[in-house]
Amino acid sequence: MEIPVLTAGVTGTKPKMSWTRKILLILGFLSTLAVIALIAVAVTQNKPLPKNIKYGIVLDAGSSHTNLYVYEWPAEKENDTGVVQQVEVCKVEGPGISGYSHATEKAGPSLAQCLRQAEYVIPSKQHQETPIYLGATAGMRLLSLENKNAADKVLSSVEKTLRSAPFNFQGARIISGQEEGAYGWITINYLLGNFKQSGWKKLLHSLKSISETSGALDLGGASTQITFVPNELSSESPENLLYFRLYGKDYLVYTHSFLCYGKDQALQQKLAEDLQTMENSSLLDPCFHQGYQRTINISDLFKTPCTSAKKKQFPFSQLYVQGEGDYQKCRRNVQKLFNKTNCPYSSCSFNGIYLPPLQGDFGAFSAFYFVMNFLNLTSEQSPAALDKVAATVESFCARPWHEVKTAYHQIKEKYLSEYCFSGAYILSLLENGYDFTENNWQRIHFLGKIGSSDAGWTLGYMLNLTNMIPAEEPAVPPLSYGSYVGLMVLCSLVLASVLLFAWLLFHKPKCLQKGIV
Ligand SMILES: Nc1ccn([C@@H]2O[C@H](COP(=O)(O)OP(=O)(O)OP(=O)(O)O)[C@@H](O)[C@H]2O)c(=O)n1
Ligand SMILES: [Ca+2]
Repeated sequence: MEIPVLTAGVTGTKPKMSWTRKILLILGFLSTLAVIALIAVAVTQNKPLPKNIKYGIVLDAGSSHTNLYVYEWPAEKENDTGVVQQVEVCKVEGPGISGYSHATEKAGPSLAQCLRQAEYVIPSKQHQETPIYLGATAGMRLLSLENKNAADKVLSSVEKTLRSAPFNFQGARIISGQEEGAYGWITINYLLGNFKQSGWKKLLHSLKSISETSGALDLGGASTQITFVPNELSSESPENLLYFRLYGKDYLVYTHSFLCYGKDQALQQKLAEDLQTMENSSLLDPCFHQGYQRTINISDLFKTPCTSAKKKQFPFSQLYVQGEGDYQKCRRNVQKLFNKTNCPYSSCSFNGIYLPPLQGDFGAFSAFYFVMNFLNLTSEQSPAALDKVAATVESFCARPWHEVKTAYHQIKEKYLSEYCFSGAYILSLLENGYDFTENNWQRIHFLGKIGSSDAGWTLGYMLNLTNMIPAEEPAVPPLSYGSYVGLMVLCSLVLASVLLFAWLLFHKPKCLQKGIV
């Protein structure tokens, strides 16, 4: 007698399910459980392990001050681009290390407080493995020109202090202007993610066969750098060209560092020039605000190698500067610092230095940023046109000093009193020196930070010295390990279920056949 499989439709009786279905349901349920279990195992197994963080320290010993930077990155990703970030910056109290030329033994101890701060930020068990570097820039370049012995003593003092810190001392040296320019360029392009493109960006760039990088403009106290990838290759001035292979791409980079054209040395140069035609010790200076006064020792003015050629006998030992607050006059005055008369190349910036035609966007940092930021001219949303920038500097210069001092009482007087000169100097350097015009002015982006990291040469310096930028693009598997395991599990399960289902469908085992049970 055949047992009815289903009694559906018979009112009053509950529909009965066949054994085949029940077993299939149970199997389905068990497979679902198995899938959930496997996924859970895959997820837990591949849960990211606690991050293994590495640290590095770089001290930027600039002409006006020293900054200590602490960087961190995940150990397992150190060759990826954009993973290193700044976690701490400590401003060293007092002058830059070149300011200790008369008390060289005090240069090192001046760094102690910032070193203690780094000890606090970096877990102590990692102190010993953390590399620490110090790079000195234009202030020390000038000191070693002026007094090599004093410069060596300053560096020894600094080295002694750094060696006594619990970190892994890697060197304290004066970096060249070329290095300063190149590392600044590496820093900003690394932080902007320009070296390695992913996804559609990579495709787009490979179609256009270009790899856009951003130029770098750095303005310090004693020197200034311009660095960018020019459009056409030229070997006119090989000392200005650098070759890099980064993440599998070649870059031919133009760079030049102008010693004595940082904003402090430029002011010294300007004053030394003004002095040449003065009959008495009083100078009416259009680059300072009306009502501003400053007394300068003439001997101090001519100490630096940037002005020493203009040194002569003056019938007075002090210079009394009185502000006039006239931007147009100041611009004409500052313009004299850029000698455009002779150029032995197809094109020059100034003082007979080769400059290829400007190309692409530029990131302008350090004093370019400090000054433009003070003048509220750094907005990326609505970048000001060149004429608006000039008008802003002009009206700032025209404000009397007592008014400026009251309005910005929180700003250091040394900085505040020089923003008028600095604004005029920056415009003159960019317009007269490098030939930026109203057409490409807006391609200059004034940047203080990119993400959490300061724009400057230090990050590029560390990336280079720790070999964190590979020449070739690291071969990265398309899937992460976790996704790979997950996908494998999922595919196996789908395959197993399909096979099981097919087997059940076509091979109906006897035990599942109707009526046998
Ligand atoms: N908020 C600030 C900070 C700094 N400055 C000035 O900006 C100039 C450059 O500062 P910086 O880039 O720190 O120069 P250094 O690195 O010290 O100099 P260099 O790179 O030439 O060695 C200095 O004149 C400093 O007085 C400023 O006007 N406003
Ligand atoms: Ca600097």
